[in-house]
Amino acid sequence: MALIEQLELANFRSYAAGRFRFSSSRVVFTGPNGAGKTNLLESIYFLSILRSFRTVSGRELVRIGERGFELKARVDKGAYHEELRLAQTLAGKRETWIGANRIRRSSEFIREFRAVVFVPEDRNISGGSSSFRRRFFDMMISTLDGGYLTALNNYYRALSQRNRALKQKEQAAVAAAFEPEMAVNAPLIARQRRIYAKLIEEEVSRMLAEDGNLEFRIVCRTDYPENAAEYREMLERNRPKEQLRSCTLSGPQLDEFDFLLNGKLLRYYGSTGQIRIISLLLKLAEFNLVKRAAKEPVAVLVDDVTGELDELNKARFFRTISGADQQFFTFTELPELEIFRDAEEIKIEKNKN
Ligand SMILES: Nc1ncnc2c1ncn2[C@@H]1O[C@H](COP(=O)(O)OP(=O)(O)OP(=O)(O)O)[C@@H](O)[C@H]1O
Repeated sequence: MALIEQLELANFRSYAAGRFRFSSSRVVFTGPNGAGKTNLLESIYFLSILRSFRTVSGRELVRIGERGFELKARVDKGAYHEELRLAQTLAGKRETWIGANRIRRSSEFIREFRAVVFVPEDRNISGGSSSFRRRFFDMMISTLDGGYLTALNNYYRALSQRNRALKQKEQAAVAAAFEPEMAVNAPLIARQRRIYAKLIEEEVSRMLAEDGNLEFRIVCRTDYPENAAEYREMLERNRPKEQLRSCTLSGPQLDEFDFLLNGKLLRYYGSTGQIRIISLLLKLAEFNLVKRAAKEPVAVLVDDVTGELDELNKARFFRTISGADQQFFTFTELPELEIFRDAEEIKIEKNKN
């Protein structure tokens, strides 16, 4: 049975117009490189959480030369069907509907289904810069906690406005005006990141225990006080120095998550294979947490990631994600694997959309 039964796109990425019907819980998009397979996963992800897994701004999602995009999906909710619809302009203005009802709060719209995405860039979570680790936690926590998403959006909006004001000498008072918003949200963000880091650490450790005797730990490093009053004092104290440097020098935007394997920092001492496997386990841990905690159905979106895995991890990957309510895969060709025997293949042709 399909969770998402129909998907429609207008002026989204490479699609001027596209309509897809799904009748299976396991769907595979096949087609040549650049055909538009990942764009489809991205549209499903966007419908689930109103964010992309590839871009921050959202402008790139609009088909080049167009002024906005529209997405529509029909979701099977068991006893009834729901139609989700959203329209977003190049400037980022967005409208959302569930059925005929206009939904004004993002948190209300994103309650319909959850999505966990697996992409080749996931290996950067263990091996890349700290921004990949923050993004990993932010995407996961936002999927489970609408309050976190709101805190994150409010914090980053205030931070970017404060940074703009810090660049101009005479605008110290303007910079100061954004500090209360940052001081309220930064401690909330830090607290949730710490809680979820612990949950992920436990989940990865449990999976690693199947492989032998590897100890995995996550250490969260922040450089600021975790209560609003002290945070505000810190911003006030740092403001003259930060005016000279034209940006805010501490806060959640600089948090680091150290991943330790047998006590050694993975990104410095891990082998390529260890970095790849821990990244995979982190994502599987995310899936397990979302599956356990979310009240809504969960979709898994897999962008051609299994090629790099050995047989043991490939089996673990497919076993774990088979717990999802619907799975979408992209491959250039349908793999000759048992699990794809009953899958629904949808061929995407280049230049046809
Ligand atoms: N905003 C946009 N407007 C028009 N075309 C776009 C836009 N963004 C991306 N594209 C086009 O979409 C195509 C990429 O689509 P996508 O990433 O879905 O490919 P894919 O089928 O997953 O390919 P691969 O197998 O190489 O990963 C490219 O041809 C790119 O030029």
